[in-house]
Amino acid sequence: MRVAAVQLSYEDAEPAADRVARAAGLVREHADHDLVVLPELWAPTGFGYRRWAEQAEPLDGPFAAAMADLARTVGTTLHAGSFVERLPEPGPDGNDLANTSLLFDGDGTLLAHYRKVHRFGFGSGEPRLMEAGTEVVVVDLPDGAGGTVRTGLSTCYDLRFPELYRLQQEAGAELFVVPAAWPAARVAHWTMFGRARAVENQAALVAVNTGGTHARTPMGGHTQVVTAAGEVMGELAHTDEAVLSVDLDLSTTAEYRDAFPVLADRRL
Ligand SMILES: O=C(O)CCC(=O)C(=O)O
Repeated sequence: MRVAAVQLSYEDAEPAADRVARAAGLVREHADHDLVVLPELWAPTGFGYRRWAEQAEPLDGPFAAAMADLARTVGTTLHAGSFVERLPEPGPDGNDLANTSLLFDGDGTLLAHYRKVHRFGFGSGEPRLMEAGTEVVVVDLPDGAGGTVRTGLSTCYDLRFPELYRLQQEAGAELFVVPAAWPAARVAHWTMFGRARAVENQAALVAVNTGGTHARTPMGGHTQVVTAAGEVMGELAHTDEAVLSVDLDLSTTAEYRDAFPVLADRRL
């Protein structure tokens, strides 16, 4: 499976519409890939909490429509990263926003949406403004070879919670896709957690971060693609805007799990 991981780098001053146009251009340039992945909250900006409410859109709003159209035009599976979703009604915490990621197939059909389960901010930011997702989302994603690969969706801070990935693995996931807006201050954790989630679940991982400074928080880059055996197939070891293009061989995952059946030794 040919994967393009789009590490967008941007500053707050850039109008969202310009960024959407720029991201769409990068997606179009990678039309020959089987899967293109964008980062977390890249249109409204990852740490721009103050403007989230005014930027929020419904699940079938203009952002989703633009991304569906892009996937259809390019004809490839597009993980559009996440956006600020306006929920139909407030949830148990009284909020009507969510950090929601969207996955489209090459016909522009929405294959899955995922609402971030673990909200980042320790009482401010996401937990104050957003509802937590409650669903573990695992979806059959076209693998570029005529088949599909069971794929678990998660977002950024979720990486710190291994139980979510174990639930995805139990639901059959052999690939994890993780868009993020992870700060530079803790980028070593990002790199480590991504590899750990892959290795402990014997699942491949595509983890896509941003660069630039958002609401005075410098972002960490270091987008990476890791195999189920923990081999790093590619890494952007910087915070600049770039697209990581990797041929990810998913056909070896089952074989690897059979040869090294660690998951069968779990004691619950
Ligand atoms: O866990 C971290 O260090 C960063 C998480 C984060 O920035 C996020 O989820 O938006």
